[in-house]
Amino acid sequence: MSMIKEIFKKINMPVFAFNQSKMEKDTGKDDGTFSKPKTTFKDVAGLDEVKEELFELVDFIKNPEKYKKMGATIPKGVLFNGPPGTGKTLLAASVAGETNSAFFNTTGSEFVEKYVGVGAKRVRTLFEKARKESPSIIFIDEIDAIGAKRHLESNNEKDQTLNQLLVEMDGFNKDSNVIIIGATNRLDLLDEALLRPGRFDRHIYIGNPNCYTRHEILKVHTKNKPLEESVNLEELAKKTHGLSGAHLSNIANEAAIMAVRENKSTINKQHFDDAIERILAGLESKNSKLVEREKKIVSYHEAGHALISNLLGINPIQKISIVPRGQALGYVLQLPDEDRFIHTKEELLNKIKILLAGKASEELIFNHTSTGAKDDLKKVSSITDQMICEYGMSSLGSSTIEGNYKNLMVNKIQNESNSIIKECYQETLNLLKKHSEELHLVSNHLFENETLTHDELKDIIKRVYT
Ligand SMILES: Nc1ncnc2c1ncn2[C@@H]1O[C@H](COP(=O)(O)OP(=O)(O)OP(=O)(O)O)[C@@H](O)[C@H]1O
Ligand SMILES: [Zn+2]
Repeated sequence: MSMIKEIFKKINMPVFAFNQSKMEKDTGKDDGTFSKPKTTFKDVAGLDEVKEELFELVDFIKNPEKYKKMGATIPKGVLFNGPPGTGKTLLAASVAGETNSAFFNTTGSEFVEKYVGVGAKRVRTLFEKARKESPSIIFIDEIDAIGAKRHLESNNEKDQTLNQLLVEMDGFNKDSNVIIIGATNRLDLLDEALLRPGRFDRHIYIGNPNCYTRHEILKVHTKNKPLEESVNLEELAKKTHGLSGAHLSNIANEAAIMAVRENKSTINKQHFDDAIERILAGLESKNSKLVEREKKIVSYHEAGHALISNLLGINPIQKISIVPRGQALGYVLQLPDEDRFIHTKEELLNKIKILLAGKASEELIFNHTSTGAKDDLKKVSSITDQMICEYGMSSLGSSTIEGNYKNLMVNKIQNESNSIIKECYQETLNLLKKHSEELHLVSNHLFENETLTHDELKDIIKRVYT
């Protein structure tokens, strides 16, 4: 190595900054490394139905001729879907172990690169290598990193990488005997193209283990550990509700470390109990403070919607909830009082106030607003747009504004919209201030019980006035 290169290396600078292939090596792990795992299905505890499904895949890989003779197509892609730490990697490795295949263990993010074409090239290299070593299993953990829906944001590099993956999956030589296993806990994010027949058309859900499976997992992870008789794995399984296989494996390891620390020759019940406590405490301290605060904010947000809706007397509330559902952290269920298509200006303004009340309530109590009001604000904009451009309910006059004319007027429309929203927001804020006692009560009820019905809301409000 030349002196210059040596110096550059020491100060950690890329020497050939303009040479792409060199950069590639510097930024990613060596593509195309593989292993021949010794792991088999015996190492995976529980998950019997999953293993049964995978047995077929194993048979495909071991006896491709048998299936080809029957004209059956060999599956190319299997998708594992489920929360982290539930054994997805372990299962993929054991499929490789069962079939003595080359195991290419990768993560979606390894293919995500700044430079256009680099990710795609990596995919191509990986598949080339896998074909050469076949039978092979390519495992791509967190496949959503490359496989997310393409229309969300146009990203040239990402699109090219995903396209390359699709091309490789389609172009599999029928004789190549390469299976690709993807894993994700966000199936909803994946581009439909990936899920089409002939690609990842088999989906296997792998959830957190139940009590029986937790027992089995604990057995696997204590197999080579000297346990005292006081240790009852079945009891430990009962105590670890909600934990994943990865957590249980950690607990077994942690217990062993504690025994070593105490110079004991065996692991006892106390070691396990302490280990469980440690893992559980770690989970709680990581989440509970944040969750608590978030829950408080959502409570005030939803209480604001509910209270203003009640005060303005339109659309009676059916139920409010702060139990997250889908993307929404909380929601208010409203019954439309009648099916009507005609709204007066006043009604539309009231609707806007109800929508703004979530944000206003947050501002009133916490002096700032969260991102939770995004959807509300979108709806508000669409109402003001209709009021101004379709119903002529603004100072811009009573003619409809559309097409080219609308483009020309865009600034004026924006100003008008802003002033409607500003006025509504101020009124909502004032109303909430005036009724802050109810706001606190409704919010507290939500925080404690997580839901609130129409009758309960009425009761709370009545209490304030009697
Ligand atoms: N069913 C199981 N049987 C035995 N061990 C398990 C099981 N599930 C999880 N484990 C243990 O948890 C560890 C982590 O599991 P693994 O890496 O396979 O999870 P994963 O689902 O791939 O998680 P991630 O999505 O976070 O990568 C494994 O190495 C293993 O020790
Ligand atoms: Zn809201």
